[in-house]
Amino acid sequence: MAISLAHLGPVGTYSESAASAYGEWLETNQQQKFILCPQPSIALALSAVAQKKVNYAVVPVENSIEGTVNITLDTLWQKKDLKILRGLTIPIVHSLLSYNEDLANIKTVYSHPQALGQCQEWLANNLPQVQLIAANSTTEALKLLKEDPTACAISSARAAEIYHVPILYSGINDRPDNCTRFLVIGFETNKFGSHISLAFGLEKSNVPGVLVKPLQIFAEREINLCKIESRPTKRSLGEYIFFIELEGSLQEPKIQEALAELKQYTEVLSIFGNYDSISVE
Ligand SMILES: O=C(O)C(=O)C[C@]1(C(=O)O)C=C[C@@H](O)C=C1
Repeated sequence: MAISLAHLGPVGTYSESAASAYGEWLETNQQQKFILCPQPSIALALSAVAQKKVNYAVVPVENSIEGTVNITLDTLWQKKDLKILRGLTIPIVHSLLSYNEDLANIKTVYSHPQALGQCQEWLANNLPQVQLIAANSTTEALKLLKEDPTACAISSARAAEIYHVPILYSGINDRPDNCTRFLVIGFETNKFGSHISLAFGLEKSNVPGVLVKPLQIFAEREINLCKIESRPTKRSLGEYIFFIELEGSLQEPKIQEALAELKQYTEVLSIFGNYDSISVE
């Protein structure tokens, strides 16, 4: 049976490109067929996998310019059974698309908030007076153009071709090497891979030096931390959950020891997975 992959739609999103790249990887490496299941939001793509309506969701987690996609981290924390099976990084090249060729007539720019954030310097320099309006995805933004002749949208060259919208400018992202990392989310627990993602909450997070001990556990064992991020617990102001990504495998004794020790210092500890990553050119 084909593997079903939920992702943010509709057709032409960067998330669809990431899900297709993972599907092609499955075909090549595991001789599995795949089908794409576009969803109206990242939250609904994650719900689809949480409710077992699909096998996996492929969702963005971090962009090199704009940083973390909060809904992905928050959902991983809330739905404790969901696991990360693989990471996948794709280059992101944004274009400015419109049926109106004269920038002087443009009053509105539609796009996904992440894409607007990744082009904020370009927008400030070239369209300083326009109103920026959030759309559910970069391709949903293109649909809004039909109703508004004074609008443009930020999306990909691929989406421009699919929806037949002229490209006014290409490569408008604020850094040329812009890329977004996606996660493949499902229920399987991998026991090896190059990276481990986890998160923990502390009984009292708002006291001096409270993070020193948990971080020292990794430093003492020369375990490299690639990422640390805090998100609010949503219970009260100033209380945080700490997300960590580290290099290593759950098979390694020093990692097992570190995680056992970490447990003693945390109120809740979730291990989201041990996984390898794919990089798409
Ligand atoms: O709107 C899209 O096309 C998406 O796939 C979403 C998304 C994101 O949420 O980060 C994916 C990649 C890019 O960073 C910009 C937008």
